[in-house]
Amino acid sequence: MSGTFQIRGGKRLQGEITPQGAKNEALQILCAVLLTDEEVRIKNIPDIHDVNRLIEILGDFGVKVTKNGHGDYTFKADKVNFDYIKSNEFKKDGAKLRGSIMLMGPMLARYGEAYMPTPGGDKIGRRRLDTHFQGLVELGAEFHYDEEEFFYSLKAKELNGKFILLEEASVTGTANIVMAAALAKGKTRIYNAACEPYLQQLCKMLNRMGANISGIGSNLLTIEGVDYLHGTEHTMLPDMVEIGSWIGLAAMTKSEITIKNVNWNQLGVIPNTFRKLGIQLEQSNDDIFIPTQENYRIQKFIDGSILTVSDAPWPGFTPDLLSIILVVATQAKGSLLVHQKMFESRLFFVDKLIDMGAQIILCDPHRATVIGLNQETPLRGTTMVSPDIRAGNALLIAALSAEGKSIIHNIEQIDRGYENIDGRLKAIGADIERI
Ligand SMILES: CC(=O)N[C@H]1[C@@H](OP(=O)(O)OP(=O)(O)OC[C@H]2O[C@@H](n3ccc(=O)[nH]c3=O)[C@H](O)[C@@H]2O)O[C@H](CO)[C@@H](O)[C@@H]1O
Ligand SMILES: C=C(OP(=O)(O)O)C(=O)O
Repeated sequence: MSGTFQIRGGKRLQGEITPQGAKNEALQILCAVLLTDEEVRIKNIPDIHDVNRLIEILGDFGVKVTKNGHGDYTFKADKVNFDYIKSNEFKKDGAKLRGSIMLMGPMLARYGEAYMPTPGGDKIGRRRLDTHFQGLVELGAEFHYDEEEFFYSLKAKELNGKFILLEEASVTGTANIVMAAALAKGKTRIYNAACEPYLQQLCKMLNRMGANISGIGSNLLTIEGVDYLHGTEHTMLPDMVEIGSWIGLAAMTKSEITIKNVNWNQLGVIPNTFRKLGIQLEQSNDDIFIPTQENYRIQKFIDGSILTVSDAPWPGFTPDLLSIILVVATQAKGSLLVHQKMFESRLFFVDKLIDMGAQIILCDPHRATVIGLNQETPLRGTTMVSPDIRAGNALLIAALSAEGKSIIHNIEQIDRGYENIDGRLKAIGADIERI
């Protein structure tokens, strides 16, 4: 466990907050730098643990990494070092985050071999990788898994495009297969592909590098393989999970907050899902303005039944914001069923909210019913441990709304995904210290 926040809650916040560059986009885009020996310049990279670890891995792999300024780097993968990739050091480094798995597709396509320890990331239930490997094997790779070392390897003399029907629309799986197919021979079609904005960004970047990908934004991607990819420049979108989190923060703390430069057109159903919880929010140019609200009332379905918010592959609601929805519902008027379909261990953090006075029934590992307190009884500050990146931020928001002092341990989980979160929250009036 590492790092602790002390929070004195119950204060109203006010001001502007700018979302960081998207974590999950950054992880895809950084892996793509391996696809060319030319320079790739990437801007708006968030300064967070997971991303910094991936940049270190690229450096250790021999990629030349130049920092041009805050969040602005140039990468050049003209020479690489496979000794590192086969070393015990990489077995430890690669296992520290989830996103490292997306190095495999580019490594395989460019060098004919790829290695990876079982990746890390959130402990939120089983997180299988079958989709990744099935896709890469269909393109012609030989797959081996060393069960003692938990080490994956792929080899291919050449990759050949074909029609691939994915078992599930895996985000990182689709990214891996697209990157490999970009340099494969012939045409690949990926059906049931993930199509979220970060994957669209990856495909657009690959096209700027000389790839030939069509169907971007749909669940059928067509990739005509090319022999060579060039350098390019790319700028990360704002992080949609942060944007949703700050909407929730404003509602819970009855604060007036403006979220700057949100790229509204890429937010899908996120704004309307918060509106269904009764939260007012207005689009103003490309900002979101959330006025002070003393209460917010959860809508019901047309037939009068209790509202359900559940996750689904894009354009459905992202699972990474369900913990925020859940925490916001604890102070709404009305009841909500939260149904986390994708992950099986992501709702257990409700115990901590119950300790704080929230009215929640965990129906089973996937579903929780929240009976809102209508801002009549505040949550109570308490001591807690951040279990995962998104639950950690949800607990932080609960603590900022709660009466009294809260302590959150294991904030390394929060720092994995949120840049200088304490500094940015202090700037809008939060009482939060790193102790
Ligand atoms: C580094 C990164 O980008 N991580 C994100 C990525 O993880 P990641 O790419 O690992 O997640 P996947 O999209 O592969 O799948 C997530 C979970 O959903 C299940 N599943 C997926 C697709 C589907 O159609 N049906 C289904 O049940 C999978 O079995 C798995 O348990 O996407 C997840 C789903 O948006 C996000 O929570 C993670 O933050
Ligand atoms: C689950 C997440 O991250 P990771 O896939 O990196 O564990 C997340 O970003 O919410």
